[in-house]
Order: sequence, then structure tokens, then C-alpha cells
Amino acid sequence: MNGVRSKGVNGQPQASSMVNGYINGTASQRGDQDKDGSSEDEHSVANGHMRRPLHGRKESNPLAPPFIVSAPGKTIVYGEHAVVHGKAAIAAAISLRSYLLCTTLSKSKRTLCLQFPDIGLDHTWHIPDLPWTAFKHSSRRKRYYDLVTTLDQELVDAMQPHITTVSSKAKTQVQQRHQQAASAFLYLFLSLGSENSPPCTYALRSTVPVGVGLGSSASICVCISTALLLQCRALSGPHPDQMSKEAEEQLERINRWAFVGELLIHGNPSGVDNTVATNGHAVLFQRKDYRKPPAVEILRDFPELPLLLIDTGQAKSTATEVAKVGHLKTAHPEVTGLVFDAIDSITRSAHSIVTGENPGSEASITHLGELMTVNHGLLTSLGVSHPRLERLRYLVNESGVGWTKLTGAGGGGCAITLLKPGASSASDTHLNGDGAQGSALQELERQLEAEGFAKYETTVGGDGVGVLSPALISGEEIDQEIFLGAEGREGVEELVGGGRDRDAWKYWRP
Ligand SMILES: Nc1ncnc2c1ncn2[C@@H]1O[C@H](COP(=O)(O)OP(=O)(O)OP(=O)(O)O)[C@@H](O)[C@H]1O
Ligand SMILES: C[C@@](O)(CCO)CC(=O)[O-]
Repeated sequence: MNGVRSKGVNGQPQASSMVNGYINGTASQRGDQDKDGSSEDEHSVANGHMRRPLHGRKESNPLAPPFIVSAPGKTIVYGEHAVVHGKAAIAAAISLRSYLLCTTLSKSKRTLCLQFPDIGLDHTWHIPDLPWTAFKHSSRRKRYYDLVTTLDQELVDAMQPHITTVSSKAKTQVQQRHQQAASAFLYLFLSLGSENSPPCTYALRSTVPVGVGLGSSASICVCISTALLLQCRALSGPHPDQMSKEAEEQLERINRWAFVGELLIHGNPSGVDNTVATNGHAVLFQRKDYRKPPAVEILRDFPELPLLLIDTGQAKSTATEVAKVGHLKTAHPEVTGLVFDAIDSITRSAHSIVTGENPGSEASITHLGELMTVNHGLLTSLGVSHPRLERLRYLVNESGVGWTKLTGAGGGGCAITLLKPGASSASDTHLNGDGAQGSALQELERQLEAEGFAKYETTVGGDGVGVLSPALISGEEIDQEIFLGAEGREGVEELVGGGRDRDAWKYWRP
């Protein structure tokens, strides 16, 4: 089990000759697109493969072809909440993913349109009306390679009039959801784009359920960051023969801007969610100093743990739960600090098992399971459990099939159950028709369903952010109508998921 140590890189100005959407374009097309990119300095550092046309006459300007980016959700296996306060956490990518289709419009339109039907958001801004003066002022302007760890309040304020008009007539809760997603998008667009950015429609579909602790916000922030960085030509690849170091740098750049998006949605994120959504696999993550990049170890050989992912059906807000723990820390710093320390040692103990000799052995699984039980107890002491989570734990404990803890922010949302060796999935047992553990699991699944708990079928540890450019899969062009018309999560997965055409999607794989 070799983990690769990967600290944040110091981003260097580096532009790409192979930006998605332009990969197949001619040099003159690329040069022409250049004019619409975000910042002059990106263009001036472009390498020798990409030059502006030397002649003054404008080349014809075909629209950049539509492309799709995708990023996974996640489950936090150990260490949520403590990770916000500088302790270690282990999180794994799951196979549920978000997909963002970017369709460039004719230049005459000058619009920026968000179509996010999962939450019912449909909003259009007029690009010239946006607060470019504030965002591009020399004292505040950010470069795509900057490390941004806090929001600039003046910029948030400048953006506010364009956010308050988003779904202004919707109910408070819906409006809040819409405005969170719109703020994350707009802050990144204003930071990475320019008044000359091409008009575009961004259509988002996700198979990650929203707001249940499975990192839906991080997965959309990674998609948004990747799409905008690609459009401003600040990423190279992904391509199969890309040097490992270069791929790592691209992922780091995506991750940094995804974190900025998370700042707008969460208020005080640790960065673990966007880090695992960007890199995929599993990560050991710790951020001691928010002004610096976190310490991240990518766990590429994370074991295929037999996990059940169960949704309590109880809505929650990550921002609220994180704030709750923050208040407890202020009121009881010493006691809360000890709880965080205990969670940290659970995470480290689990890390040494999952990276050790035999993580799948009965003894290892039992050890990992017991650590989950203690981790959940400590999270309960921080006040982030919920009666529905406790009911779920009671039912799983009674059945004897495994160990359960909440995952993500808590306050409702999802829990993970690590199954004891022998407690295979109910459908497998049904086929084999044997095993007392199996029937206990089947019985549990029946009971959970009867009490309104939902089960998500997912695997852990897959790829991080991916790009489908152009948006063509098994010879079928995926346009906005087809994409938005896909029915439900299954429809989206069938239409654009990696299972349909394995080679179509490209990933940065350091
Ligand atoms: N599919 C989606 N479409 C549009 N916006 C989304 C989508 N998924 C998430 N969001 C945005 O992210 C917010 C949910 O973030 P929140 O942190 O509360 O939940 P989560 O990320 O699912 O949970 P956790 O952070 O605990 O893993 C939504 O209110 C919305 O603004
Ligand atoms: C609760 C928390 O630890 C995990 C949310 O998925 C918050 C964070 O790390 O940003």
C-alpha cells in the first residue's frame, strides 16, 4: 500500500497549448479564441505551439465545441469536523458524480446562463453588467495561479446585487440553495474570466444527492473550477502521456479554485471535500494553517471496504453544523480540543491499517469498524448527530451486521456502515441463498426501507475530475437538450457516465 505524498504545489504561471474545446482547433482558431480568454498574462506565457495570428485580419471564429467536466462526490470515513480545526481526516471518492456541460454561444449574445435543474435553478446574467471593475482592479485582481484561501469581502459585496436577484421570489430555503450555487459560480467566473469571456450556458446534472453529506457542493465546485480554468486556458491536458508532475499541478490548480467555491457555499470548509473530489481515490488530509496548502496524501490503493451508504432522509446544512461545532469550541475550548485530538488519533490509527499489510483481513475490518463506532460517539458529543442517525445506528447494531457512523456534516444526512466479514450485500445473499449474516442484512435492509431510510449503491475510490471534450460519447453528440432531458440519476449516468465509453473521458492521473 504505497501512498504518494503530495503537498500543494506553488502554482507557476503556465498556460496550455491543449485546452479542451480547443484541442482539435487550428492554430488560428486557438489564437482567435485567445482574444476572448481571461487575462493577458496567460496568453503572453503561452508556449511555442500556440501563437496569435500575426496578421491583423480576423480569422473566422467557429464556436468552441461543447465539453463536459465531471467530478465525484465523497464519503468521509474518519475525521469530519475535527478536520475543520486542523486535525487529520480520511475521505474517499464515491462513484456518484456531477456533470457540467459547457456550451459556448454566439458572441452576439453576451449572456452567462446557469441551468442547474437538480435544484431548480435557471438564471441568466448579462456579462457586461457584472462587477468587472471591482474584480479586475489591480489591488484585488486574482490570477489563475494564485493561492486564494479567503474571500475578499469587497468582492463578495460587489457581487451581491447580482446574487440577490437570483430566484428572488422563491421560498427562503430554495432561494438560499440557488444563491449559494450561483455565488460559487459567479465569484469564480469573475475571478477567472473577463468582460470578453465568451457567452456560455453551463448545464449541471448530478447523481450526488444534494445536501446529504456526500460532498455535492464540492463536486459541483470542482466541475465549475475545471470548466472555467479550461475556458481561460489555464490548464494543460488531460492527456494520457502527460508527465506526472504536470498532471499533479493541474489538479492542484483546479482544487485551489474549487476551495474558493466551497468558501462561498460553506463559509468555513476545511478543503477535504474538494481535495478528494479533485483527486479521486481516497485522501489523508490535514490543514493546520489556512494560509498554506494542506498536507495531502493520496491513498491510491485504498481498500475496497464493504460499505453501505444510508440516507436518513433528514435534511441538513453543512454550514450550520460546522458553525455549531465552532461555537462549542469557543465555549469549551479545552474539552472540545481533547475531542478533536481523540478523533485525530482515530484517523491516524485507521490510516496505518488501510495503508498496512492486510487491510482487508477480518482483524483489520474489525479494528476499522470499532474505530468508526468511537468516531461516531465523539461526533455525537460535538452535537452533530440526529435522532434519525441514532435510530439507524440502533437498527444496524441490533442486526449485528456491522459498525455505523455519520459521514459528512451530520445533523441528518448520511451514515456509513462498514459490514462485518461475511455480511455480503443482500442481493448477493439472495442469489447464493446462504449465510446467517446475509439474512440478517436482508432483514435490516427491509427494516430500513420500511422506516424511510434510503440506500445508495456506490463504490469508493474511483477517478477524480474528468473531461469529455468534445461532448461526444459513443459517437453521440451530447447537446444541451439531450443532457437536460436525461431522466433522473440513472438517465444521467447512462448518458454520460464513464461506463458507456471508457476511453472517451480523460483524467489527470499523476
Ligand atoms: N446538483 C446540484 N446542482 C446545483 N447546486 C448544487 C448541486 N449540488 C449541490 N449544490 C449546491 O451545494 C449546496 C449543498 O451543499 P452542502 O454542503 O450543504 O451539502 P453537501 O455538499 O451535499 O454535504 P457535505 O458538505 O456535508 O458533504 C446546495 O445548497 C447547492 O447550492
Ligand atoms: C463537516 C466537514 O468536516 C465535512 C463536510 O463534508 C466540513 C469540512 O471539512 O469542510
